[in-house]
Amino acid sequence: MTEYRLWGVIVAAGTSRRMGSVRPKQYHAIAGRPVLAWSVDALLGIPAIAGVMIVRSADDTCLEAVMPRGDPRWRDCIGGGERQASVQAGLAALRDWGADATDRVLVHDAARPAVTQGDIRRLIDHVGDDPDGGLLAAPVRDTLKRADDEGRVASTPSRDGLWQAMTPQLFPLGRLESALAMASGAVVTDEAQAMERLGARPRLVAGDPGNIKYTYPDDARWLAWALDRQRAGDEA
Ligand SMILES: Nc1ccn([C@@H]2O[C@H](COP(=O)(O)OP(=O)(O)OP(=O)(O)O)[C@@H](O)[C@H]2O)c(=O)n1
Ligand SMILES: C[C@](O)(CO)[C@H](O)COP(=O)(O)O
Repeated sequence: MTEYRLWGVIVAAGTSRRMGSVRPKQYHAIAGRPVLAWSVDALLGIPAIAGVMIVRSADDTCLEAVMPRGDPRWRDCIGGGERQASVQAGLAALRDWGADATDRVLVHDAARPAVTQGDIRRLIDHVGDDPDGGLLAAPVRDTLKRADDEGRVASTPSRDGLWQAMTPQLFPLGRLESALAMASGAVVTDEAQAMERLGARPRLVAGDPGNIKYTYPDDARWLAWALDRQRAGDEA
């Protein structure tokens, strides 16, 4: 097994447009704690992680109150207008902190508070050494329908081989920097997509389908249940 250092980037600089809330969703309380606090705990709970960079918006005044006091394993930086720019800002700040191109980085959405430690460890075990990296994902379970302009079924695409991408996503830091730099100008919605454009074939690691993203208000109900369950020590 190759030796490498492992870092985390948590992107938390979004504007919560789809949530429609004034307060950014990463600071909404779910199961008694801010969404960001759950996500931070998930990464800092992995002892192998050297440090976690929290990417926040320039007008964020809430971060300090949420983060663990006196913990030397986190820092923060300012993000960009698109998620991929925020990831790039996080990687640049990790470099300033001492990270190397050969180090590995786990990129995680602040908005995915219910990721389990077991899934993060499984991702590290499966792709930590892989130059193409990989991501947590869940195979599509349901029958899929493509809609036409009138909201009627146009077709039933095959679900075979289709997965839903989640985070964390784990890549060699230098390759991810290059991939995101080459993708600038194009819209890539996750790190794996940027890596694919470089010709990489990131590995899909099956994760708990409960690792949903807090995107719409009604996601909170499921997340509260999942996080209460984790707190009770009943992690999948
Ligand atoms: N410019 C951006 C956009 C998104 N994110 C982060 O990327 C994660 C996933 O993005 P998403 O759920 O789309 O969050 P928002 O951009 O806040 O939501 P919306 O797209 O509805 O505005 C979130 O943790 C969000 O804070 C970010 O750091 N910087
Ligand atoms: C990175 C991501 O969470 C993977 O599912 C996702 O792509 C973020 O952006 P989206 O616009 O909500 O798909």
